[in-house]
Amino acid sequence: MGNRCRLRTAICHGNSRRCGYPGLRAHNPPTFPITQRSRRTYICGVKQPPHCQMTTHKQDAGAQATQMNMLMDIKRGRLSHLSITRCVFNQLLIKSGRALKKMSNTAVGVIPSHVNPDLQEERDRASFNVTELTNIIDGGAEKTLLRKRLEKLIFSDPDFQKFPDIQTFGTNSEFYSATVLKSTKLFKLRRELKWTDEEFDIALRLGGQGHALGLQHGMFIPGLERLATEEQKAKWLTLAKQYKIIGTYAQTEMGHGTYLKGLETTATYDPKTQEFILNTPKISSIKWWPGSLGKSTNHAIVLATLVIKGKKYGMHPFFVQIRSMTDHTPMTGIKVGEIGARMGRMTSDNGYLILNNIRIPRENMLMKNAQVSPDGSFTAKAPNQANYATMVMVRVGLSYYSYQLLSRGVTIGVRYSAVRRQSKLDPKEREPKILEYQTQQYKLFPGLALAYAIFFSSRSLRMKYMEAYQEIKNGNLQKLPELHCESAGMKAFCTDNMLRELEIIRQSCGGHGYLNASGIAMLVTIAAPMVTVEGETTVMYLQVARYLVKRFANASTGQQLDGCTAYLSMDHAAYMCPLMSEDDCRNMSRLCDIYSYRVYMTVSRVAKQLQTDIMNGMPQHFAFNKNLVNLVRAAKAHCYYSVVKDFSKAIQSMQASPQTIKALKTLCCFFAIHGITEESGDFLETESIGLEQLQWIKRLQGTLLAEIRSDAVALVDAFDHHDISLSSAIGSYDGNAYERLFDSAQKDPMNKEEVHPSYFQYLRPFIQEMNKAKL
Ligand SMILES: CCCCCCCCCCCCCCCCCCCCCC(=O)SCCNC(=O)CCNC(=O)[C@H](O)C(C)(C)COP(=O)(O)OP(=O)(O)OC[C@H]1O[C@@H](n2cnc3c(N)ncnc32)[C@H](O)[C@@H]1OP(=O)(O)O
Ligand SMILES: Cc1cc2nc3c(=O)[nH]c(=O)nc-3n(C[C@H](O)[C@H](O)[C@H](O)COP(=O)(O)OP(=O)(O)OC[C@H]3O[C@@H](n4cnc5c(N)ncnc54)[C@H](O)[C@@H]3O)c2cc1C
Repeated sequence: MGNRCRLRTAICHGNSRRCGYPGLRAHNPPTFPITQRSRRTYICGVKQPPHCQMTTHKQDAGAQATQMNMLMDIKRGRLSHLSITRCVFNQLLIKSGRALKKMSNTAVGVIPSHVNPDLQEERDRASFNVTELTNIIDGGAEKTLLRKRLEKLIFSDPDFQKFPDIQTFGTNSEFYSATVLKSTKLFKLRRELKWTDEEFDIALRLGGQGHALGLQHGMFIPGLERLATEEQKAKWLTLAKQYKIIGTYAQTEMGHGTYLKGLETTATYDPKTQEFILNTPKISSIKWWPGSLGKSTNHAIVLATLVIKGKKYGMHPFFVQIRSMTDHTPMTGIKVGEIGARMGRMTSDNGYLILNNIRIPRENMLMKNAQVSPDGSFTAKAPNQANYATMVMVRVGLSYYSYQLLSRGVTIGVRYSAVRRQSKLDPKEREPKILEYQTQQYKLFPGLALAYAIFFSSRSLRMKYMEAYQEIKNGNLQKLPELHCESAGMKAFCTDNMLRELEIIRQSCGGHGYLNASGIAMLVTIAAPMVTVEGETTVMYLQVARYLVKRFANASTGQQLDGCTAYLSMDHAAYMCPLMSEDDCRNMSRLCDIYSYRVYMTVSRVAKQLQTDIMNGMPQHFAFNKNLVNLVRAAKAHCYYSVVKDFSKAIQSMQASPQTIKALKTLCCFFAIHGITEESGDFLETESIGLEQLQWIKRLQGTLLAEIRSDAVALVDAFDHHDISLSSAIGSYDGNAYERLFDSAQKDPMNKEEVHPSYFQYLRPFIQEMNKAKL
């Protein structure tokens, strides 16, 4: 018998004669068949194999004492993950029912009712009033109360309580069902309780990850509001708002998502019958991706190229019934279904749609921006880009959604880092919280600062959007180009950086960050498509760059610019880096000047290069393509500057206690200087700063990490995410990460049966075969 086998015999079987361990078969044949289902002992609700049921009385008492000590350590939050694993292992030695009962009730699988002292310690040291900051984020103390009232109402529903487990362990189909249930429940509550739009928005956000019918409020209703005539709204918008019809926004095709002029779905007008005939004539024209289309919706706004008498009139929206209102089967001529499993959980049933000579009445073209008369004459009432209005709205929404996802992620990362202890800093001291390591702070705090930056900046964008939308609704399109630039830029900046930071935070959680139960892994997969949907990041940055180059050209002719590009018409000739000492690096106004100069230089250089290339005879499209990377660089610089400016302005105008302002100022300064260190090459190359200033900035970065560290838990607590919204075993408010991890593992369906069917099907025959084999 090899050493390993001997050890196993000693550990698992003590002086037992009945060894069922197959590895010992040659020397100690089992005295019961391998399939025998003998009496089982339960530890923490987990069935234990029969061979672990034998220990001597002596072992029993010793193990009991050890476990009681461990138990006290767990309670005090002193046990490492490894020790708990050992503790679980120790339990396997115990046979005594009494000892087992004690263990199962106290040590493992039971989540303590108190907050982990390591987390409490962090809360006790906060320099500011967390509730005050929560109120600021919610928009006032009364709004916090409103949110909490809705949380209480929604999360007391057992179906919502089950949601995190389904999210962690369910199949895609189960998860989809759960999200349909969640959406329909919220829709019903909205009607029954006559929620205002604001209340409903809060309710939707609480359930954050996954709304099967999200597109109803995300794009279908907004699409009808923006693209339909008053008459059409009276007919369909009311039905949609009452949930009598469920819809989606079907624009993207297999072959084209970005290039809308390339859409191949056609809506051909037939003046004889006064109908449009909709077709997806080629494989590349199949509608592909629309959310809620796969299984949920019965109607869709279908975007198609309008064709009248053989002439194409660009992309226009059409109202199409796709499934029967009685049995939900596809309408004649329609083929519709799910596009297949995706990365992570299926938060929505994304679908495909094939239209084969579908006839719809002329009145089903959504005609707010363009009309087709019965005889087939076409009248445009607004530029074709007016049909992009729904996308602009969603881009604004996704900027804010980035805050929601990132603030959840960083809550998990920071809380976990405050309860996780690993390695040694001072060899004489206890293992420190991993939050003490400067490198850990460097992984977490850029995400923390970004979450706040995105919050304030997306709030400012939303206000600008509301203002501009009112004007656009009244036919004044003057603000549209700037709104397009800002919404495209913010959508790209927020989703792109949010995803990057979430992945860094996930890695900062070590191995547990890879578990679905951590909540952070799931957030990364939910965040991943956000950089693609509603305008892919690069494509959106290029729209910003296009606007910047145009505005730069205007400024070059002496035009005084306003709005988000005002800095392009300022006189930068006498620029000198405004940082004269290390202390200046905390001055937000000076940091903003540095950012503004960096963008100005980046935009002017690429604009001048474009001009040179074109003047040298290069075709315009070629010159653009040759400079795309620098155009994106200019757009990113513009967006970073805008966000730094918005964050700083929001703090300046904030009514709050000096302590809260101080904590936010530190974070804002960190956000600004982190951006400089990350892109120091650009800042140096444009001479926005010099080498000495960069050294000051880097030194300050270290100082700020330490300053933020002491308030880190308070800063994430201020987001005030409910544990059910977080769905995280390691980031819950009480910080009982290990107990929750273990508890979560017990719920895994794989643990429902002691022996998995695959054992009988494959493993047992294999082992038996191996045991019979000669060699
Ligand atoms: C839902 C959440 C909301 C919250 C709800 C409730 C909240 C509760 C929270 C609960 C959880 C929710 C989570 C969300 C889940 C995710 C859902 C994801 C759904 C995703 C749905 C989709 O994914 S849906 C498809 C999106 N699909 C695109 O996004 C196509 C991109 N592609 C283009 O957008 C154009 O194709 C592109 C490139 C611009 C070129 O446009 P183009 O073809 O016209 O060509 P050009 O570039 O030549 O532009 C010509 C001129 O138009 C100007 N211009 C261009 N766009 C303009 C515009 N929008 N407005 C004004 N002007 C515009 C431009 O600036 C030029 O102006 P100029 O000539 O003066 O320079
Ligand atoms: C989860 C999810 C949900 C979605 N929901 C919907 C929905 O409800 N309704 C709907 O209609 N659509 C939906 N979509 C589709 C989505 O809007 C598109 O996928 C998105 O607009 C990107 O388009 P694309 O897939 O064609 O990417 P592509 O344009 O093919 O992008 C591929 C690459 O090409 C590059 N590229 C493309 N064009 C240019 C250019 N001009 N210059 C430089 N680089 C370029 C991009 O930068 C990218 O790197 C959804 C997609 C996802 C993933």
